[in-house]
Amino acid sequence: MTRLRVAFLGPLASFSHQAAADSFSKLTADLLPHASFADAFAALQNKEVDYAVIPCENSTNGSVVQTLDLLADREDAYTDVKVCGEHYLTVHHCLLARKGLYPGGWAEYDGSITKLYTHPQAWGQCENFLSKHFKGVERQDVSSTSKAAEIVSKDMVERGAAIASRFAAEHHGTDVLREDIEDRADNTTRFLILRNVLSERSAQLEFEQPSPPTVGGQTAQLTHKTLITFTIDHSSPGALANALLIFKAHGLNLTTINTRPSLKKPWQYIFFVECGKTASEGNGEAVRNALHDLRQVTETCRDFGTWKDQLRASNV
Ligand SMILES: O=C(O)C(=O)C[C@]1(C(=O)O)C=C[C@@H](O)C=C1
Repeated sequence: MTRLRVAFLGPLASFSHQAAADSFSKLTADLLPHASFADAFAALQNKEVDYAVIPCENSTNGSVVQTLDLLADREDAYTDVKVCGEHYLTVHHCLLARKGLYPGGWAEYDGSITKLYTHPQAWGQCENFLSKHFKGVERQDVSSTSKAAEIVSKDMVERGAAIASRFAAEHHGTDVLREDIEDRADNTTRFLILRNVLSERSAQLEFEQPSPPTVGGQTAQLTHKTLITFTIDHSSPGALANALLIFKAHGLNLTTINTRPSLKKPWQYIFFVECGKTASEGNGEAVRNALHDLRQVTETCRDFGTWKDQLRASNV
């Protein structure tokens, strides 16, 4: 049987690795670490992989802007990339230090850490802990939380610490100084599962998301989500309102709206709109019709795909 190839942000033991492992079975897929989200997007566009699992937002810290910038695709570099699924991962962060550096653990920690390492998304998820215990300590952005764990595991010179998972501590052989340092116990990151729509392999090996669970004999209502990006004529009054009304007209419930700079002119934006509709109500047709109408009132408009809503499904 052909094995699926799935890209994620490495090195091994990142949160993206966990999300990829949760979404694809080890028996049927090879999970392949990539050094950046951009590398994973490029591998997908070039059909070196069949899927990529990429974080897009966090319940505490908001959008992953690096991912939005890749989806903005200002240079048309990822024209064949679409969303085909999503995965919600509860994210618990730990403070990691080199093995043996603090034998007394957190209870005897003497305040001597001089540098902290993590992925930019993680700082904002642990702000309460960091401002209480590490005020003024230098923060170094690195490419992933597992990269941060790898760095402190090897660093013999500095008194550095990483913010990463317990899984990363075990994988990279560091001590865990403190667990659950995230501001909120419900800290969750949503990952998008992306595929190349022209890849014959991923068309043959269609990725299937779990359907809603049955609770008390009742199946949760299945909702489909769709991501559409568009730009508008900013000088035309009502242009944005007209675009958003189209979703309402087709019974598509707006669930999130994000923007990123268009980089064509200052203060002009690319809009990212996600909308949902219960699957039984002819979602496909509603999306097709909405896209048709949107193209009449927008400058550019791109359909990024439709997939099964995993949030509503798990919240029955
Ligand atoms: O650095 C990692 O471990 C990642 O997989 C990236 C990432 C993100 O960009 O959101 C994933 C989950 C957490 O929110 C923190 C970091």
